[in-house]
Amino acid sequence: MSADSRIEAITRRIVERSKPTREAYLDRVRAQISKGVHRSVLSCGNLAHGFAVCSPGDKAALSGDQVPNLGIITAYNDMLSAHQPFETYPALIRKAAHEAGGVAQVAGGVPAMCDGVTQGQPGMELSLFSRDVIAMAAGIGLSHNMFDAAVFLGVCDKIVPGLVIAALTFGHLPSVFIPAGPMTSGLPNDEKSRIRQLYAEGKVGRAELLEAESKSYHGPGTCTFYGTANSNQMLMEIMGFHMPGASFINPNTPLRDALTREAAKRALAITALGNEFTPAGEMIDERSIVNGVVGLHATGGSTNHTLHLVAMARAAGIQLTWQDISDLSDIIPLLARVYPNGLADVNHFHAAGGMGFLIKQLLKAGYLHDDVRTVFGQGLAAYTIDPQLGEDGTVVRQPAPEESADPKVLSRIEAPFQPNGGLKMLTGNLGKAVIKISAVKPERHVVEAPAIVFHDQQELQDAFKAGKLDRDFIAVVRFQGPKSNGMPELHRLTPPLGVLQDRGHKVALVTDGRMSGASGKVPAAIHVTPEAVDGGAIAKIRDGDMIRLDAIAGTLEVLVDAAEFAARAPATPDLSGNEFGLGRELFAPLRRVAGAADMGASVLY
Ligand SMILES: O=C(O)[C@H](O)[C@@H](O)[C@H](O)[C@H](O)COP(=O)(O)O
Ligand code: SF4
Repeated sequence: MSADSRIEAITRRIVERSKPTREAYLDRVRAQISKGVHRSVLSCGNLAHGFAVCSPGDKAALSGDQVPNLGIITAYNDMLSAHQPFETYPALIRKAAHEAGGVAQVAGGVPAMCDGVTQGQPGMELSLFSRDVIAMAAGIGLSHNMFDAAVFLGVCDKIVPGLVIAALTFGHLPSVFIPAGPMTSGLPNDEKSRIRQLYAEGKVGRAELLEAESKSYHGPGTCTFYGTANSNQMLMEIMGFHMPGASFINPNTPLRDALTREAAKRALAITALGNEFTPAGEMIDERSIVNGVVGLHATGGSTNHTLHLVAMARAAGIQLTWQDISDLSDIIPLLARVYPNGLADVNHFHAAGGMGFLIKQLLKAGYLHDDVRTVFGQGLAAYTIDPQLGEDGTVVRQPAPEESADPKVLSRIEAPFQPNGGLKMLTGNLGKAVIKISAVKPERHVVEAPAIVFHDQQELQDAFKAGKLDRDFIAVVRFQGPKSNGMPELHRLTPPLGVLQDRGHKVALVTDGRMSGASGKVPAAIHVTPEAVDGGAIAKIRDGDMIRLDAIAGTLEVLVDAAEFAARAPATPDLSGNEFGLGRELFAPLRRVAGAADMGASVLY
């Protein structure tokens, strides 16, 4: 079934725009493919080093060019609950590879930051750049050039986008992403947020807050809200980098391990040595990217993907814009209510029918390109399934249900929660911005109020504690862009702004920084571009200026006489506090070369 004509039109315009860069990219991929199996270009010395620690059997296998070798890139560490399960994956993958007649080696590790640990801390100023550092680190592993395919072990915010950039940079290789799955459900996310607001008001102490947080984040697996990490899982499935049904199976379960074994074997089956060669650079095309954006809107996914999807697409020579993302938002209905877009968590989403049901509904409406390549084969219809553990310990795929098991969490295409998607672009005399409307009540989609300007999120929190914010206002938190301080998430502003909003005040946030994918209820125009330090108009706003944020019309305006505003000198705050401490001094070169938010805020392109 062909896609809806509007989806086709947007895809075609991306293809046209990308032609020069996409064709140059594909030429490079095909030139690399034409060199044949990669170990054959290595010297004996190279090879001897590369398999020095292997068993005699593996050495024999790798000294030729008939046995496929799988490169594992792992983001394991104990800091991310979502990545801790990866500790045991290399052994599982090596065993599966041997069972399939292949070999597997850990090609390299990549760093992974937990945005939950660094949220509101100086470390968050390294977070966005860590995406591109992860891409480079994965490139170091794969540059050993010993491999016929790669598997990537990563889940969270910047890690999957960084790994996708690497996979597409090594687009001559087939690549399969292997997730570890969500944490089992703990304290509901809305209850956690309620206690946070009570703490922000001084109504509960640290002990009660820590107890609530620890009951919410209680074990291995991805945090269960629908933030950037779980948006990543949705994207890897709908773009065809995951095996069907892999995204939301809990860690340390037999089905999880079966999916991991299966992914390793599938990666070995789609190398150039077999007859289903599926290089990532050819598998991912403009249709795959559009399918990713469609999935993001249909599920109310993370605003961070207005940065990451642009950067990931760019790695394959594909030029995705905020206008594309915004135009798709006008077409794609919201079909999932998962926190912060609702009360459910990703375990409930999966139990209601999960990715298989979602993809089935979107294909039925023509909102997805079915004619795409995936690691599983040809066509996205193969992903309209429900994964089960077979009696022999392998994965069995049943057809996805026709009806949602919980229509309050996952709805049919005929009865969406909202007629359009989660993410809108705003334009106006402050430049461009992005807003996530799927988690904001309709009556708050338009906010007009006087500005109060802050140069640091702590200033706003201090003003709140001092009782200075009990009124209608739009918080302008600026000098938070990539070149200023690495574009941190300002998610710690959600509790105080949420308290003020619950007290009946009209509040909103305007910032050249980011919010968490878990942020939601307060209207926030984020990623304002150009950023303050780059000549952005946001640097000229003064306390008391009237600002109008209109997510319906798609506008963000400061309501000041144009000539008067143009004549203003931009603010020039002292940013030296962001230059040192907790590694920030190491990232000064990246701040200097960081690209604009609407180009993915990358240091690579
Ligand atoms: O984009 C995201 O999804 C966030 O970065 C998320 O990964 C981060 O961990 C949040 O900070 C979690 O929410 P809390 O900070 O509210 O626990
Ligand atoms: S979802 Fe966020 S908080 Fe949870 S493990 Fe991943 S990065 Fe850390």
